[in-house]
Amino acid sequence: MDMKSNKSSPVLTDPAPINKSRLGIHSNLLPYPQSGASFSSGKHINIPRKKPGKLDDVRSNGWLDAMKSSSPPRKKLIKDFNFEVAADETDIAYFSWMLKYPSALNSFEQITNFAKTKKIAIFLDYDGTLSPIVVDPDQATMSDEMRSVVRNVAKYFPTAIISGRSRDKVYELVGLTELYYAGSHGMDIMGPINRAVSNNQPNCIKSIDQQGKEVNLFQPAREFIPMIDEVFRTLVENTKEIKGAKVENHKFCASVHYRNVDEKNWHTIAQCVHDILTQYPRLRLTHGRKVLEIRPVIDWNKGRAVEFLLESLGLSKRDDVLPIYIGDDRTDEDAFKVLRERNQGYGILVSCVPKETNAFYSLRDPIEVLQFLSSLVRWKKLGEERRSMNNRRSI
Ligand SMILES: O=P(O)(O)OC[C@H]1O[C@H](O[C@H]2O[C@H](CO)[C@@H](O)[C@H](O)[C@H]2O)[C@H](O)[C@@H](O)[C@@H]1O
Repeated sequence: MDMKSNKSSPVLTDPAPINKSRLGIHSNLLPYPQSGASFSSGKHINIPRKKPGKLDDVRSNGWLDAMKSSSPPRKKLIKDFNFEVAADETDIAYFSWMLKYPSALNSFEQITNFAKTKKIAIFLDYDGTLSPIVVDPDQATMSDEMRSVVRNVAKYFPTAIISGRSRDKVYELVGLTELYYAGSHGMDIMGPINRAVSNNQPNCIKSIDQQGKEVNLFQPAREFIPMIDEVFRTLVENTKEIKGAKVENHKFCASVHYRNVDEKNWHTIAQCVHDILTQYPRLRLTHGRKVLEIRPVIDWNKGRAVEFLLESLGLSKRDDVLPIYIGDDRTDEDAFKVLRERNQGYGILVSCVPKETNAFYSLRDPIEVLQFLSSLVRWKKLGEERRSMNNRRSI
């Protein structure tokens, strides 16, 4: 297998041999990884060409189970004075889970103590992190309060949004010029100009952003644009009779939403996606929150995007850098994993239910994300004020 990665194209050019997994099907078609807490290895292999599948395939391969388990509903918590009282066993499970993944708010002092002498870089997912999950993806707006906090975060720390949405769409939703944006799960990055990076990456070109500023544009799956477009159009056509189904074209990946589809029709959605994957062996499936996502089989994900941005920012070879990545989805696990493997920084999982994760800390929901980011800004501002007061005193 010719796997070109990192310094050249991350595209896997040669189909890998069939992986005889536990269920007798290729791992790319499995909704979950087959071991441990790691949801994605980051290295993805091609799938063999097969005849279009039967309905049984999506049932026996666990697709429907995975679809059912994605995006659990928010739990109700009883508020008693300022304490959240466990309402049932699920709450108890959540509180014991928090022993392993402590709240980033409760651990704030510990985080900032460690960060004192470090340069923090912030990476944020969009849906479910900066904006609450809503039924219509087009209505997933960000509150003005959140926008203002993210703007302030970017004043003090290099900040990037890494989203599954297209880069243009997430920029339109966030609307802040002071950030870096990576769309399509990191397959479309607009980052700072860094000649060492662009010289090393054939898919990295010089471009101009919305403000006319020179930037680096990195699109490792560029060659897949026509394929994704074709797949998008086929999926729109094949799902048009399924009430509530919604297909999005993110340029380098396509999403099929089933949140608003009657559960009895989920197998039809799964079958449509399954058929596409059998017709396009260079594409693979990932699961998001009530969404099936089809993306190129390339060695690239949100974790690689974090590494790329750190390098572009000139922060990758420094050991005084503290990257913080906040995200809620399975695709964010790739980024949490990278931070764990680098033994650098913290992944923070946004979840109100216990989940196996590679993150270090947790936050319940976007409200807590806002509180955490605000605290970070306050802490940094205070530190700078103290420093400048001390400097004035010593003159
Ligand atoms: O990486 P992200 O920024 O978290 O994007 C992941 C997906 O987010 C969107 O879908 C999710 O949020 C919607 C709005 O709350 C919700 O309706 C949907 O059920 C969720 O899956 C977006 O529409 C997807 O294309 C992104 O891949």
